[in-house]
Amino acid sequence: MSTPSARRLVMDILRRTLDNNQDLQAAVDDVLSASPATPQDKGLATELAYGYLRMRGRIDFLLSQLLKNPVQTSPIMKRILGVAIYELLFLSRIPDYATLDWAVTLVRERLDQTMGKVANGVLRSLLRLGLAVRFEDYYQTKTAGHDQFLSAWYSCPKWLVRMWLNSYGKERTQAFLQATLGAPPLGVRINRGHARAEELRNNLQPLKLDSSNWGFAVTQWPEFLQQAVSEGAATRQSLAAQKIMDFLGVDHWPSPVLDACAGRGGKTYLVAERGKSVWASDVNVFRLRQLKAEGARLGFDIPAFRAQGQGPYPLRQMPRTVFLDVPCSGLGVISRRPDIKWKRTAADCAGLVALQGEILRAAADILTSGGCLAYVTCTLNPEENEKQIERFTRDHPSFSCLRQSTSDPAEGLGEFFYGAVLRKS
Ligand SMILES: C[S@@+](CC[C@H](N)C(=O)[O-])C[C@H]1O[C@@H](n2cnc3c(N)ncnc32)[C@H](O)[C@@H]1O
Repeated sequence: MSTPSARRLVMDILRRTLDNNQDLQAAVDDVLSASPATPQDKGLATELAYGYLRMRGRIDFLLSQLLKNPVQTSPIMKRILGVAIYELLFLSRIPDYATLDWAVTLVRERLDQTMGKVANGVLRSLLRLGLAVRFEDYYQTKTAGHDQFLSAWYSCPKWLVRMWLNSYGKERTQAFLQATLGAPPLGVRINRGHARAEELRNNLQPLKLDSSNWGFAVTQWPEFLQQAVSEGAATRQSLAAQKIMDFLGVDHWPSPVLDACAGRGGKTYLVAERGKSVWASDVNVFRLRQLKAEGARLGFDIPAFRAQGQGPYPLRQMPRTVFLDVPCSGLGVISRRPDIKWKRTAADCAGLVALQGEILRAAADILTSGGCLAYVTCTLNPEENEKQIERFTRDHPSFSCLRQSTSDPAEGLGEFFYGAVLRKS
């Protein structure tokens, strides 16, 4: 039997994202848009790519138990077996024999007959383990120590498990790890100035999991929401991201606001929708172009210019608020971007800490007395969060931190942001 289209697509997506370092969603978009596959196959390929990357740590642990020589097994063999194991354990609608069939065929095609037989043996051994491998107990008895157990069961690299345990303690770490395993709820922000805003808010009530004023987390994305987005009445944005902006008191920020890491403008237009005069800058011109297109959709025309966050800023008038949604390690949004946990390293985090420090210093220079500095990351790493702000206020005694917080796992939004707001005396 030939390998079904969805599995070829998923192998291509995984090659791009894991071997070529492309962002997962961009890899999915590129591969699917170039493929004539059916919508069902494209849906399955997306589900397999996200699902496999979420569970890859647990799957690799199982492979380490099932393969005779896991270290010397080729990466492509492990990847094919990994996706097949994901299907066997997590997708009940695909019969086991169909999974074994495509996986063995693909291993034979990419490697050889002998490896095809090995693949067949490994998958059959997994099936013989039965239900046990679906439960925590199996991993608890097969691993040495709590870190290793957490790493296997929650499918997370050991360095990250250790960093979180040292920084956040057992209970919070477990809550963060649990959140990485599922897809986060969809988020929507209503454009409160839009003529249909009130109607949209009423229509969203029955779908809501949680809400904050004009922000919603929803269980589904019906046609009327798609329509609202195309009419500029709504924007896709996680509720966790909107809540951190409320926590930072965005409604009270003095204008003009410079959003100095504006990217595609996700948060820039949240600020604009709150009635603030806002300017956008970013180092990436391509993102700024997308930001301008977003403005056209939402009915805003805000000044946008390229600038390095480390300065200098090409400004004639000074902002009264600088908003920094800084480049960060993204460890708070693993549920949405599961590729991150397999790509990030402790060394990347250290580089980002240094860059964020420089961006903060340049922001401090352009703020005058009474100015407001708002800092956000989507990561769970104290060096980029609390310790970054601690170092900054120590080096800049004219700034005091008014409040700081990290999203609470108990809210169930699956994504975690850190935010701090500071005032210059
Ligand atoms: C977390 S993203 C911002 C997301 C955006 N605020 C939003 O809500 O859609 C960080 C942004 O920082 C930008 N960036 C990275 N390095 C930078 C630098 N040295 N100076 C300014 N911006 C930088 C990236 O291009 C990216 O758009």
